[in-house]
Amino acid sequence: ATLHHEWEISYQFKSPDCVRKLAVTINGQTPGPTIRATQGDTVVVRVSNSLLTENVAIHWHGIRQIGTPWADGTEGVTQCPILPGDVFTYTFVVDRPGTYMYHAHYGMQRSAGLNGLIIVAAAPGGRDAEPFAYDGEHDVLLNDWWHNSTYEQATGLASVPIRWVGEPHSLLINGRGTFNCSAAVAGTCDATLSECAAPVFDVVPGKTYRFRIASLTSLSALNFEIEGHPMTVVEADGHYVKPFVVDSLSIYSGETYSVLIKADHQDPTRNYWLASNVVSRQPGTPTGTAVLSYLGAPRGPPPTPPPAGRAWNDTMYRFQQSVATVAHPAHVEPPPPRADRTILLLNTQNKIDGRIKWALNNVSFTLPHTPYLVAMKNGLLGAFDQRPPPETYAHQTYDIYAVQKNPNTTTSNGLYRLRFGSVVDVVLQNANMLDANKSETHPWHLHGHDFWVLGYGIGRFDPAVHPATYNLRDPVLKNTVAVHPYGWTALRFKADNPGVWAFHCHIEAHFFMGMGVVFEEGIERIAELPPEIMGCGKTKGGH
Ligand SMILES: O=C1O[C@H]([C@@H](O)CO)C(O)=C1O
Repeated sequence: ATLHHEWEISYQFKSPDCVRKLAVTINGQTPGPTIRATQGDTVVVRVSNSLLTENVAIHWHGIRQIGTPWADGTEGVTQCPILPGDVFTYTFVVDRPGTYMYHAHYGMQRSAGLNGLIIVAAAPGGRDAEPFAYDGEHDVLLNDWWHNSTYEQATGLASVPIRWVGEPHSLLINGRGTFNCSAAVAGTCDATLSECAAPVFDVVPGKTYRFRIASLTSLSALNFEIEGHPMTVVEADGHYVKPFVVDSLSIYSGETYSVLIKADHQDPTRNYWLASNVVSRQPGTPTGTAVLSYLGAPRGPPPTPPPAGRAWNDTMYRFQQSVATVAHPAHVEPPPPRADRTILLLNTQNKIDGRIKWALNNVSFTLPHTPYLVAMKNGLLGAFDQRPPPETYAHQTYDIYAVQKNPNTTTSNGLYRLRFGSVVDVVLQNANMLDANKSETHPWHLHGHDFWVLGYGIGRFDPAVHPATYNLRDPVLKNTVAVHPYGWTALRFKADNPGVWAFHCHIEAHFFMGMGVVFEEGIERIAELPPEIMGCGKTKGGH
């Protein structure tokens, strides 16, 4: 089937956590409407930009855009931005079942509220039928939220000295959160608004529920828990996983999971909390809450305080979940046995001209405003740096535990050209930041592909040793993966989707500060580009 959506993007006053703020909305909503489709459907979204003075672009996160590389919605990579007053139609096929998301992909606009879920059901009777059963489903979109604007955030990040975005003011569950009104500017906060009332998820005692849990946080790694209800993880980023049980789920920005819970608590006469807590950074934000409401129990908040989550610095708990996430035995798609090319990417925080940046192999990424897709297809040389970025770094000697000033850091908008059909390994190596004893978690997201997650480690990656430990038997396919503090993560993908694809840290501030790269493959196989993606930079003529 072909599913048509009409979306108008506009600013509206919203109070997701009871504090009034301008938000970028879809048809007046944030989060936007959930797109529900069946595997094989074509989704058509006609986007009208009514933002008056701000461009927009929308990325369909986890949708590979096979044959439609111009619909990936990544400003500067696959399209020119949609201008105020303009209309742009995204058309793409949802070829796999699972839990996906969409969000703005222009500057730091995602943080302003333009986000939502895409839920794709398996084709009935197909080979991708779900290897698990449940009685009902609930969808949970997790976010973090600030009261200052994305412009303040972006300007602060580019200032000398940096004004870091800081910890979020609140954590949202399906667009609702809690802020203590006594700490808000007078007249901006109203705790009685239904708009910020905790979401309620109804369950019938004895039944099994699938919770789809997706995170589009700007910054925060989260620990998600349903009080007193162990969760069986069954899906990650649209792929079925070998079921495993957790008391609380670690989820990074850009990831989705499905978990099964049984509404079989020994006390079904009360309600329970859904709780989202910041981990991996020292928290400064109250718990995000929602209510699991047992049929027959009195409505209203549970009698217990909301769970506080795991210790924020319990890295091993999170690491173990990463390692436990492997393909479902009946849905293993084995990776190619070896790579044609291996790119080692050292993740560092660096200073350039006094500004704090993030860099890969000492190159901090800058986004060109002539989309690569058009520039490369149409031979617009000069639209970006033609020199390829480095394939590796001094991996034998680089001390990942030390503060390294890396004085030779440069900025570049060069990209990696991949041989069409080749198998590419990327090893992401984390390191110490510019502050002593500090290394953060980075969720890396690849556009246009899923990758096999071959291995994780804590410490320095050794190309002579660690590849022998890769899981080539049943690695999970994902589109977003964590690199843990001082750790490394190895992934493999096939460069078989003609287009130009961003690969970046999904922390909004970090991509803005240069934490990304771009891959091109098979550009020559793309027949013709739709003219609607053009009209900016060197694509508008007159150059
Ligand atoms: O990129 C970042 O900058 C800050 C800090 O290092 C400088 O204020 C932080 O925690 C980041 O993740």
